[in-house]
Amino acid sequence: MGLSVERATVRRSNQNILTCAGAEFRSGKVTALLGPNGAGKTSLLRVAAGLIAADKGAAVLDGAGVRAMDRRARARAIGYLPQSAGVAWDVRVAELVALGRMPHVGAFAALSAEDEAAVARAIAACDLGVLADRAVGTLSGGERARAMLARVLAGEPRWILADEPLASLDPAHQKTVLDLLRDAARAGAGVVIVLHELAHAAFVADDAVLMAGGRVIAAGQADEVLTADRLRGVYGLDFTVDRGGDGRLRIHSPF
Ligand SMILES: Nc1ncnc2c1ncn2[C@@H]1O[C@H](COP(=O)(O)OP(=O)(O)OP(=O)(O)O)[C@@H](O)[C@H]1O
Repeated sequence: MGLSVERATVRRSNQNILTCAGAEFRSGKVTALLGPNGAGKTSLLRVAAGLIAADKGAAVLDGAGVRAMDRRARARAIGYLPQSAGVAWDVRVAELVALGRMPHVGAFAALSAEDEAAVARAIAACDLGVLADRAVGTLSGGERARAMLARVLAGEPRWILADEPLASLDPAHQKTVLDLLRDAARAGAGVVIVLHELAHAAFVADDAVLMAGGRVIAAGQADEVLTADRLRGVYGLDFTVDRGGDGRLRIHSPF
């Protein structure tokens, strides 16, 4: 049970951009999806979310093919936060966040008190209270990123797949977002986050999937996957990997 990508290959422009022998994500855990630019992280995440079909293999959720799921059931189960998400239409922040409840209520139906409460919780969690009435088009990049995350959180999905959710956030909001995602996992959700900053991965991740060249190089518990040797092999840089006084994994950049 859980979410996995099984023997998946994705081909584009006549070459394999993803060759995934297998990746399993655990409910109640945060998995960091790591690797250099072009490693295949977004491709793997999009296959896992059912947004693209693998040419071979498939994503499987609780024993069933993700692509075969009813679209609304899939949207209730899996919340996907795309990389640098744009919003093509101009709605207020509160309306954008409320769209995250649509898989629960259906188009044109009114939100229930429970739906409204979930929207309010997501707005508060993402520190958007004072921005709730603003048009999304007037937000800064970081504010918009928080609004997009709030939309996903409002749907209370069992799985949250987030592609670089920290991009354009200031350090305080980066920490807020990592805390929120970890809280979601502690509440039972499976959380998969594409990250570039290894210190962030060490801070938040229970598990890690390290990719390079369209393949999974290593997967498992973060402290077992993210060794200095492996990071040197993948990034060509000497990261310092140690444990803080609290015993938690820490990774320091060499520059
Ligand atoms: N439609 C396409 N046609 C050709 N190549 C593609 C296509 N889509 C993706 N690729 C290539 O596949 C590779 C993996 O892309 P992907 O977006 O999954 O990488 P990533 O690890 O998320 O990268 P980044 O960290 O830069 O966001 C890249 O080299 C990309 O250029």
